[in-house]
Amino acid sequence: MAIDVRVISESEFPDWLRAVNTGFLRAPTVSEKDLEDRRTYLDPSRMRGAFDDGRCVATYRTFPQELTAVGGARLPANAVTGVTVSATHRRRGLLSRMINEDLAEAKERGDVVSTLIAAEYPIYGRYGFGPAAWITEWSVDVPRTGLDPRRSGQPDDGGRVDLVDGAEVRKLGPELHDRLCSVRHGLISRNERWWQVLTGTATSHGGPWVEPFHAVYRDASGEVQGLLTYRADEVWGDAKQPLNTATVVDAIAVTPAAERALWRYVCSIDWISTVRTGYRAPDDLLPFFLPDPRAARIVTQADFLWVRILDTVRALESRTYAASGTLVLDIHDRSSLASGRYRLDATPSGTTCAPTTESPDLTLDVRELGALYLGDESAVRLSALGTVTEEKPGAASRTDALFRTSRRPWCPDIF
Ligand SMILES: CC(=O)SCCNC(=O)CCNC(=O)[C@H](O)C(C)(C)COP(=O)(O)OP(=O)(O)OC[C@H]1O[C@@H](n2cnc3c(N)ncnc32)[C@H](O)[C@@H]1OP(=O)(O)O
Repeated sequence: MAIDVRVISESEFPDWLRAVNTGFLRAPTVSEKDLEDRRTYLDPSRMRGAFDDGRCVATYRTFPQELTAVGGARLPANAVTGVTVSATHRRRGLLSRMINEDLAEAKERGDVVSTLIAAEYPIYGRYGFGPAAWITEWSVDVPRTGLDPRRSGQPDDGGRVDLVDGAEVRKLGPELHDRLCSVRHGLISRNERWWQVLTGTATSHGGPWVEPFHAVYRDASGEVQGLLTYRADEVWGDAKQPLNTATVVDAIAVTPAAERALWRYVCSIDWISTVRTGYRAPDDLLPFFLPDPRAARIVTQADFLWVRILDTVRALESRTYAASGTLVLDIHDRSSLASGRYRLDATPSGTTCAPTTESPDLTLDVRELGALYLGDESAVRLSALGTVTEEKPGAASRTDALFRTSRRPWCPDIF
């Protein structure tokens, strides 16, 4: 019997959720409480499933998101998550059927890009996604930082650090994150539920809830400029030394002073000998807030946010560029959603992008356009790797002069 791929109905939701658990190797059962909770925020009209003889064997879900482009514009994005194919049905084209239908529908709806966090690197390039923002996690060896253990946990710049509760975080967090999105690109929107999960008023489905600590930094005028949430374990060494680790769950700040104060605060808590930073941008300032930056050791460095351009003109016109210039890009896309030859005219007062018949400067797949889009990847590097083609000498350097950004994009949020 042919396998049916379709948007699920409300009554198929329990079976769909069982299939998600199966695909992610979690216990293949679904409790009434789990169902009831997930029904409050999941939208079946954005869930696809593959059904074999009535049983769900593959899952795929999307939700509306905003991606912060270079320069601060918020782009409507089709965020992809919950992708699974049961091991009994893998490599029979089920993911391809679900994703191809969905990306066409997202473009039709007016989404400019599609986004995801890839479980494994080789899965999504074939569908036009490119790795657009990378993350780095550091482990800080606190005794080696050079920070004087006699100093207080307070900054010396007139500002102050205070501990606040979850209710306060739900009040001040969204506005702070919104301000961060206007100064940093690559960030994705956080909805109300995101803040509820951070503060324990909504279930995260990731194990038993442990209340974290929330530290805010207020500048000398009393304005909140940063927020850092962490949990700590309790480990004592044989000689009765405290060897606890503080694990940072979230840290956002809109000024370098706030970043400096919060990182120095978390590295000055008595009993804490290690700080795990959580996912930061690879060019995060953190190591250089410490007298000895080598106390911060990289423990994770990986691709994180993958971007798939759906609407080339809107995507390229929505971001800002580092210089003025003109570029003709010949974009290949086997799904034909973003393909064509486009002329980009970037100026400080605005950018236009339009179809053209002029000869191209650069030929590339939409996957590489996704990787270049947030300014992180280099066209010169991709040309050396043979994944973009310079049709005119110097075209890759000219692309980099326009596209690359002085700070790297950052997306700390898993979805
Ligand atoms: C955004 C997220 O949710 S990320 C989470 C993704 N899910 C997982 O990793 C859970 C475990 N894995 C799975 O459920 C499945 O293996 C999936 C979803 C990754 C792939 O589903 P499938 O239905 O097997 O993929 P499908 O048959 O459509 O494969 C299409 C192509 O991708 C290739 N492919 C699929 N998965 C992988 C992989 N993990 N590694 C390398 N290649 C892969 C296939 O070989 C095939 O190649 P071809 O076109 O050259 O023949």
